[in-house]
Amino acid sequence: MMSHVTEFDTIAAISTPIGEGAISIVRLSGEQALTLANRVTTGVDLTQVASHTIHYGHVIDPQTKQVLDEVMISVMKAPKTFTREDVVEINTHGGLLATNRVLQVLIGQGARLAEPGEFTKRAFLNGRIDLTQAESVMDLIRAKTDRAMDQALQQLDGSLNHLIQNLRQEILEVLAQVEVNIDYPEYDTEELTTKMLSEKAQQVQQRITQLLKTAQEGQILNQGLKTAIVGKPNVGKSSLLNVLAKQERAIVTDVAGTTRDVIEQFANVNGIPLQLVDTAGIHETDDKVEKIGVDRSRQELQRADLVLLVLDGSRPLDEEDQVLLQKTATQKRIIIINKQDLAQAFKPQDVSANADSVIQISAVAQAGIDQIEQQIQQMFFAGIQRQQDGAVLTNARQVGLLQQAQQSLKDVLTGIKQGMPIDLVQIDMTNCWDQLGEITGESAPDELITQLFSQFCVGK
Ligand SMILES: Nc1nc2c(c(=O)[nH]1)N(C=O)[C@@H](CNc1ccc(C(=O)N[C@@H](CCC(=O)O)C(=O)O)cc1)CN2
Ligand SMILES: Nc1nc2c(ncn2[C@@H]2O[C@H](COP(=O)(O)OP(=O)(O)OP(=O)(O)O)[C@@H](O)[C@H]2O)c(=O)[nH]1
Ligand SMILES: [Mg+2]
Repeated sequence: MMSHVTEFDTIAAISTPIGEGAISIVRLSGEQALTLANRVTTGVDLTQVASHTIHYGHVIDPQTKQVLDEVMISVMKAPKTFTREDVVEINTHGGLLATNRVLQVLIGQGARLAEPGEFTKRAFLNGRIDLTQAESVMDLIRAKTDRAMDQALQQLDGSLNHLIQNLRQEILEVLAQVEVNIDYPEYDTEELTTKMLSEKAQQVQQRITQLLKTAQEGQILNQGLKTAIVGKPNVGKSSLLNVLAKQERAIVTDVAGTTRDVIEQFANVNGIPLQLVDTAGIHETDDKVEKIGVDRSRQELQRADLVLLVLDGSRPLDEEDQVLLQKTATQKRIIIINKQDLAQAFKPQDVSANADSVIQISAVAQAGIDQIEQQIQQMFFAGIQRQQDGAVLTNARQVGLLQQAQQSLKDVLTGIKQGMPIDLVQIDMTNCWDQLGEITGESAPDELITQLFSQFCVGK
């Protein structure tokens, strides 16, 4: 891998948000980073300064000699840098124009505009981080709760990487031993070999099973829980959204059919990120606009990880409530009886035999809200044992590959049971090793790598 480094262009990008700010950073990485920066700056000779030092100077247009900005320049020499290449960071005055000018003269001198995520991609290709750590860099940026942030930091620290590396190492050792036994069948080693293989397969299987248990919680923290608030018109869906989000996001009125479009709002519930979706009241209507809203509500209902079905406790249950109760029966849901501050027209038992899934609240009095929060916590985060080393699966890619690895181990064990020749069993074990390697990126196809980094921010 390291031999590729010299072939890389020197890349440049603005690494801070585009817009007005106090200071912006233009980042350069590659073999030419220092000489390129030297050509467009006055002050010290950057190739001569010590690594990890910062210097005052001006950026000038080499052609017109015009001063473009007054800057601070950080010099970080390979290999102890973010990309493991020479890195120069030019701290400009935060205006969009000043920053763009600096980027433009660097491009003019032969730097190439970095692709999204290309700095991090280089950190990966040059072996500083693995694919799970690269993924966590993006997760860090997007984290919306402290818990999500902590989880990403742990993965950035290599928790998942190390666990997978260990499993791969153990598999590799067994495969090597199998080879030896096949090449030197001095004794009756066949039995010994199968015993060794099956023991290792079972061990790894157990550890993968443990790891897979972290997937639900890990993915919810990472990606948020898509939570649809549904119910017939005027039951208090928008009021509930506002209470959960702790802000007046959706319009609330006593007119049935107030919410017509889908309203999305983030809420932090005990550190669990919820992507709340408030919808138009679902019912039969002839109103053209409302009808579209109701159709959208039905779609959101389908897509939700969690459904909050809201009922109005002050009015008798009707046909529309019953239809929704049935429609959502197979989904993960919490039934919410709202308007407890008014006289009640029915009891929780009338709605569901399972009293646990029914919560009584008053959105206006803000009563019972913590019960909803606790219920969500229980439904999605109960009884999950964190791995000792904090390794957690955080996305569908990781989960999918681990499931494949688990299947390969199953094949190993069935193969042994059915008396399959050792070299065939070996193939299944090797498959498992490869699938684990795809998680960390050691055996990942190029297209996957390209696709993964393309989702990153420019300048990261
Ligand atoms: N100005 C600036 N701030 C930044 C970054 C950056 O690139 N530039 N980072 C970018 O995301 C983050 C910091 N992440 C970094 C991770 C590793 C290394 C690095 O140089 N690692 C080397 C040497 C470590 C050491 O000196 O001990 C290594 O691991 O070999 C640098 C930054 C957040 N803040
Ligand atoms: N008494 C009482 N009124 C409530 C409560 N929650 C909401 N309301 C009232 O019920 C009416 C409808 O509330 P919304 O939150 O707009 O209801 P919705 O379900 O979003 O309605 P649509 O968007 O029309 O489907 C408003 O007048 C609210 O003030 C509650 O807990 N108690
Ligand atoms: Mg509404």
